Amino acid sequence: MSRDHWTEVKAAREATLAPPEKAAAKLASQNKLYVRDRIAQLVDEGSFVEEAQLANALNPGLPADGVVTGRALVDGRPALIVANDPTVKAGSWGARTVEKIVRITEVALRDELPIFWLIDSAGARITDQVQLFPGRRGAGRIFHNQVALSGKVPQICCLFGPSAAGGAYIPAFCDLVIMVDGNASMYLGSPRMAEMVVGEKVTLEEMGGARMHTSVSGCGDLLAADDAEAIELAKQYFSYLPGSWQSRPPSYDASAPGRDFTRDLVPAEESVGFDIHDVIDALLDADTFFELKPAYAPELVVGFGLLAGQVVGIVANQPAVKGGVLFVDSADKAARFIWLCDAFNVPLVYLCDVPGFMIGSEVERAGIIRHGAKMITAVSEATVPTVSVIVRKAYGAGLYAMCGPGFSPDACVALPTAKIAVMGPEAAINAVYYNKIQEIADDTERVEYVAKLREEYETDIDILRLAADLVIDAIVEPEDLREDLIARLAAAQTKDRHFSTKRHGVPPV
Ligand SMILES: CCC(=O)SCCNC(=O)CCNC(=O)[C@H](O)C(C)(C)COP(=O)(O)OP(=O)(O)OC[C@H]1O[C@@H](n2cnc3c(N)ncnc32)[C@H](O)[C@@H]1OP(=O)(O)O
Repeated sequence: MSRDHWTEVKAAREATLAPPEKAAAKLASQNKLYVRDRIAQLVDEGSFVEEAQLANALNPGLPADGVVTGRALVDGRPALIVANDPTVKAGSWGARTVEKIVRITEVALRDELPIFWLIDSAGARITDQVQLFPGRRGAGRIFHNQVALSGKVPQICCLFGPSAAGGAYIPAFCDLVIMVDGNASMYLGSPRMAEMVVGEKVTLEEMGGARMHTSVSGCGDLLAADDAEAIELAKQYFSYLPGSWQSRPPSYDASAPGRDFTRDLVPAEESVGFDIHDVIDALLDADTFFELKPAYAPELVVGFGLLAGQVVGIVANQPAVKGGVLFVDSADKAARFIWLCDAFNVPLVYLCDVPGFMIGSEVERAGIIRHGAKMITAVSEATVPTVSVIVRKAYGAGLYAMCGPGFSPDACVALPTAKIAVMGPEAAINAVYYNKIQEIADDTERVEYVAKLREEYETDIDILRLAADLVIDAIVEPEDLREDLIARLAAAQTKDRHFSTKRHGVPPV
């Protein structure tokens, strides 16, 4: 009897379209969506064009070889999709899985299209390792191409399940990693392996869970309650970005801010805390602030928003957390976000209220100099339109890290009560006059002496004086700041973005 090709092909294709009953039940018990439902939620209806659906079709039980890849429209814009199927050997990568992924990254490089990575994978399929792991088109090629794609096209990762061992590098090379609470994990060695090799007993959450990575390691950016929310967040993030480094972000209808920038929003007294989100809400179009890494290093706030319908990136000190002091992690968080904005033509607004970098042996041992230098490198290299605003104070190297005048912002402006100084008054007086103060035996005399020094210091760092000396470009009333920013960023749109000629720097990372 001759073969019925029609039936064979149909059966092979259908085998890729739905999981077996047991696997479907496992997905349901984990509150996970099936891979094709994830894609359907992400892309515009009817726009998905799949590649290599019949990969490994002669090998029953490995539909599409565990990964669905293709092109689609996401909110009307072209994009590429790579989506693991955890019902196929835990989403592990066989030889054809890897080839499919490598091909998509090659298309992304050639056509400069963004990639959405929908990850849920055990990493390399250990049983196929010779075919998938070591060669020229082995799994290493995925990472190689991701690095080449970095800064060319957005790489957006939703992590729905595990991303084990080498697989953890796919999210690591993405610009944004959204992790589903309770299901997503990333680790080089599983808890079982850690116990075996280094004798450490930890839970999966402690080792590489979504909460740990979005608040401690910084490998994750956003926490999502479930798959649907992760996909929604990925779409929201994409709405702020261009499809590639060659174009500008989309623009939208302008709307008024959610609140007024009243004069009492920023307390003049340095020791009084306030939430920088209130300032951000008073500057941006209402409800447009999309914060990244909110739970990681919250003493610094970064995120996208709209200013009169145009996308901007906000880098802001947060006085409500640790006084807004810069730490190792906050410096890293800022550097990454600034590089992201600069790569994708997103203008930057710095909102500065910074006492400086943290001091003490703990942060020195953690390399705060190196991390601070990394942030200052990113600030220096960024050539997008930039305005830095001294909201309340800019002390020490905090001024430099927040794009002070020496870092070529298109403008450095200040609120009328702002201060700029090499350090705060207490520290400065202590540094210069400590010996003299100690020599004064009489208490009253000593207090009066310190008060006089403080008055002189305050005069020295007065913002009107700094404007008169051309240190800052303008003093702007809070109620006028939004319009000032809109005008200055618009004026800087056509600026020359050349920074330096070389292959690349040797940054202090
Ligand atoms: C580039 C270098 C690398 O990526 S090395 C990657 C090495 N990977 C690992 O060590 C991860 C090993 N796998 C796991 O820890 C678990 O399977 C994880 C990912 C946590 C998923 O757990 P769970 O949902 O319970 O699935 P499961 O373990 O029951 O597995 C389902 C079927 O898939 C298989 N599987 C799993 N991982 C791999 C793998 N890496 N290579 C080959 N097969 C793998 C399991 O054997 C199981 O198969 P079966 O259904 O029993 O036939």
